[in-house]
Amino acid sequence: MARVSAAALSDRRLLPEVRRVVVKVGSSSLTSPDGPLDPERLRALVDVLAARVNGGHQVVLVSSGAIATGMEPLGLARRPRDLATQQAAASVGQGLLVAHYTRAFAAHGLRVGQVLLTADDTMRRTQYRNAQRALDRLLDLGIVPIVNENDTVATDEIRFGDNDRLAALVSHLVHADAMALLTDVDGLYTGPPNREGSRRIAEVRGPKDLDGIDVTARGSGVGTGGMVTKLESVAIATASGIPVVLTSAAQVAPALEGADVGTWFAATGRRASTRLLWLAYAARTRGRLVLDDGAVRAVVERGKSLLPAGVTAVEGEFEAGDPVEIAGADGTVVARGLVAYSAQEAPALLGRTTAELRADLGEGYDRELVHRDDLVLVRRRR
Ligand SMILES: Nc1ncnc2c1ncn2[C@@H]1O[C@H](COP(=O)(O)OP(=O)(O)O)[C@@H](O)[C@H]1O
Ligand SMILES: N[C@@H](CCC(=O)OP(=O)(O)O)C(=O)O
Repeated sequence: MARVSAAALSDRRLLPEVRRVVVKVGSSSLTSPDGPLDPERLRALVDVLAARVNGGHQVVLVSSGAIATGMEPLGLARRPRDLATQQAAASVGQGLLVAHYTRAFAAHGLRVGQVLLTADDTMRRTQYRNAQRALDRLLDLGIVPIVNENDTVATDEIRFGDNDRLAALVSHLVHADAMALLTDVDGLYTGPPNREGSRRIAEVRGPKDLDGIDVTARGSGVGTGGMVTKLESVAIATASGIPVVLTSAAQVAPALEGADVGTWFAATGRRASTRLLWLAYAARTRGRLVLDDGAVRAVVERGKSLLPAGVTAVEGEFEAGDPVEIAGADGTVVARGLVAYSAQEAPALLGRTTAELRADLGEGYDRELVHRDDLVLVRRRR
């Protein structure tokens, strides 16, 4: 079978050739309109994915639906809103969901492995190699990993809540050639899909193509993020060199065959370091550095390290090495970085030049507040 590397995947028609694809399916694509899991829809999806795996390809399935599946056994008519009940529903539903997948893939002679992850597991240096090793081994063994967020241990502060961004991080983790986001609409529309005049966008080559697109309409009752988190997921994946196809679960077969269905998002960047990805998308910041206008320009436009001279205020409690937000005078966050000094040390350095610091405090205090290598720019939201 011909193989195409991710770098060559500039054209969706090559999708049938690539080796490793991450497929994310949302709750709304697995449930009937009033909530409970619809085993027929799950089976239809598995039929397509199993055919791809049996054809010699690798598929990592990121599946939502644990909470939706747990609703019926718990007698819940609506998706719970509080974290504890969501965790209880996920705990009950996840086992049932994986049991359905196990049966459906077994009908094609395939085995599945459950993988529950938190955002930190996909990026924190100490944890991600472990997850990477396990996923690689499962794939080498011909097993289909079924990934979900570890809802019962992820606290409100650190959990994603939606699986869209988790899928992008998993795609990065496993070096996927492409990602497919499956939902209940057949692609990205120019506005709410049911509004008259909204039309499907067939291809997005870069962020500029998203100008004027309205994604504010709420999604289904069982899903979480709507289109907003899907576009965030797309931004993470494409910026790391992974193209994305977004479509409905019903169209997964033509989408993976590279047909003109859904929306194709071309890769815009190259694989980034996992550490910087963690800093940009998952790390919890411990404080904030406020910059004058000159420093904002130096960091954002000229790619410089952040020196104490351009910082006007320090907020929060952090140790040296912690993630912090980097904001302009008007409060707009422009970057995130790993700060080189603690919240105790930093205020004494502010507004002072490197030469002054060296003269007054000695060698060691003349270094950057945030080194360029420890800094990621935050994309402006449209
Ligand atoms: N511009 C848009 N194009 C397509 N869908 C949109 C747009 N804006 C909002 N949406 C909504 O996003 C929803 C999909 O998100 P969601 O319900 O969270 O699905 P999932 O459970 O698959 O994650 C669609 O049902 C759709 O109504
Ligand atoms: N981990 C959760 C995912 C939450 C959710 O609904 O996500 P999604 O349907 O992808 O917007 C679950 O399995 O229920």
